[in-house]
Amino acid sequence: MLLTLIAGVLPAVAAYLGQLIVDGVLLSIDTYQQQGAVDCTPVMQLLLLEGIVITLIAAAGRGLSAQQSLLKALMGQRVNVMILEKAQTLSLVQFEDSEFYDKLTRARREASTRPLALVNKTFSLLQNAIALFSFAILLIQFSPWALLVLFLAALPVFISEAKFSGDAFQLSRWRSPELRRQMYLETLLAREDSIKEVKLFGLGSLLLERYKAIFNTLFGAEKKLIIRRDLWGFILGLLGTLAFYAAYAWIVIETIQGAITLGQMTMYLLVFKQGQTAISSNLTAISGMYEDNLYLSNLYEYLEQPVISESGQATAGPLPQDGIRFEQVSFTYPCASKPALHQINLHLKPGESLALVGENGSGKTTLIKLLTRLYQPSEGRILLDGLDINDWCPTRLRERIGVIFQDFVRYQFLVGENLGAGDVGAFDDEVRWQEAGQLGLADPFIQQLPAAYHTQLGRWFKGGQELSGGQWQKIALGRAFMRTKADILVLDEPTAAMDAEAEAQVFEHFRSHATQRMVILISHRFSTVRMADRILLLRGGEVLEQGNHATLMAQQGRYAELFQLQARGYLPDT
Ligand SMILES: Nc1ncnc2c1ncn2[C@@H]1O[C@H](COP(=O)(O)OP(=O)(O)OP(=O)(O)O)[C@@H](O)[C@H]1O
Repeated sequence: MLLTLIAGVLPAVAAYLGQLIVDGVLLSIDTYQQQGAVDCTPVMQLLLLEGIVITLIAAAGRGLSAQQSLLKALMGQRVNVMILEKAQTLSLVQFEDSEFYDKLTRARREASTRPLALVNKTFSLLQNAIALFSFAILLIQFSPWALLVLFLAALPVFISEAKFSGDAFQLSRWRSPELRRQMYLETLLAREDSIKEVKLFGLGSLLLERYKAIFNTLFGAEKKLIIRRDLWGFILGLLGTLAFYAAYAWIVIETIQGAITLGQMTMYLLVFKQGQTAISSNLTAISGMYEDNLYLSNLYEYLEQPVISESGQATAGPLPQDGIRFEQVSFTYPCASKPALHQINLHLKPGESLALVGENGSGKTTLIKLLTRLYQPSEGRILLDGLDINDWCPTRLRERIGVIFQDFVRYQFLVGENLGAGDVGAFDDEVRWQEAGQLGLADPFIQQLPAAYHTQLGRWFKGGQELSGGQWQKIALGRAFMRTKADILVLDEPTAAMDAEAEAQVFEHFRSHATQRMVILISHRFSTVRMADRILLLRGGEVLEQGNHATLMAQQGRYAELFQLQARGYLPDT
């Protein structure tokens, strides 16, 4: 604020000193011609003073720009943290909604620069306003009309700028989904996890063509706007130049007629010119602020996104030995036409293991998403220890459940931290890492890695070690074993890349380490499935058959058919 004040007032002071210098010089010329000698000290003093003022202006300018750089870092960080914190409170449903995701991307893209731009413009507006006020004090002595001309000439540019800012914002809104598509193509074309397939399938040029086509569509609209904006800016800006030369002529005539001194002429011209610059940058700042505000409205829209509050306070249920119950549970994904699950009934007691089987898309993963409260059932209810899971305190509920999804995360962290992620309380606990590694069958290969549990994984960071698919899965299983407090363990096909023997061994580990735990396993491997106490065969979101291996085989239904089919082709497992 202080620097803004200095930078605002001093230009007028410099212009006034300029007038005193020119008039002083003229006076000295006269004196010199009449007396043959003159004392230059007063003019030199004025020069020195002007030098000091100019130095102060430069110092204030530097100070302001340093402040802006610091603010940029701080504000960018603050706003990004706000966005990321908000993201933590949102539900999975919101993340899967493409319109919402657009909002998030736009907020993130602009948020670190726009709020700062707004602050900067506010300060520059203030600085220019102060400068203008001080110029006005000087200029009004010449003529109030000159002041009016100064303002009126700048107005058309302002109006056109404001209009085009609105258009630019609309354009950027319209471009948002296309830009996201472009970003996605960029990822496919330049990321290690996709480049393999892109190369081998020769997809590169096809994707690149799509990328270029999107650019061309977007560029066409942008080009039109840029040309219109600058053309109008130029035409209306001419009014300003015209006004300046009209004022110039007027001031020159007044000087010739002796109404003002040469020094005053210099000052008025300077003040008029600088005043014009100050007005036009103020008006551009105002229209820019309007544009920033439009962008910020997007950020606020995101931040004000309603949070679907996770209610529930209970930390224990009335029937601790009742386990999990699904009662007539149905679920339809938002925008889906038919239910992914239909009237599911299920009861799993502590100590029991359940295997979910069924063809692709039969609803196995969806059932787990409902159990973990990532989605709410459309009908029916899910009980844990006799209490609806919606009445459970969300933190307590999640503490009790350990899930490894088929698309588990491959954290580009240390090996140990990849295990530790399963229990935030023991994220850095090396002893626990090793226990979990052993139970997940990962320990033998971890010991072979360059820094064992301290090896960096993934290729994103220097020295990172990449693992095979099966090795990553063993790490993920180890992560599940970290959840010692969880009494419901869910494995959604995390063993698919492991050999059949390892899968059976892991399942055994889970059963033996979890005598009072409930284990839910999703697998397409019947050699493991048969070991479960209970098997649920899903088809098209409905329970087709239910029972243990022996009863289901005796039924000679679909399960028996599938089992025999696999046994024939996969003899070693049967
Ligand atoms: N996020 C989602 N939004 C909309 N529909 C979905 C979503 N996830 C899954 N579905 C649909 O719900 C149905 C059940 O999917 P689910 O992932 O539960 O199947 P699954 O039995 O786990 O299959 P797989 O054996 O292939 O893993 C499928 O028809 C699928 O297309």
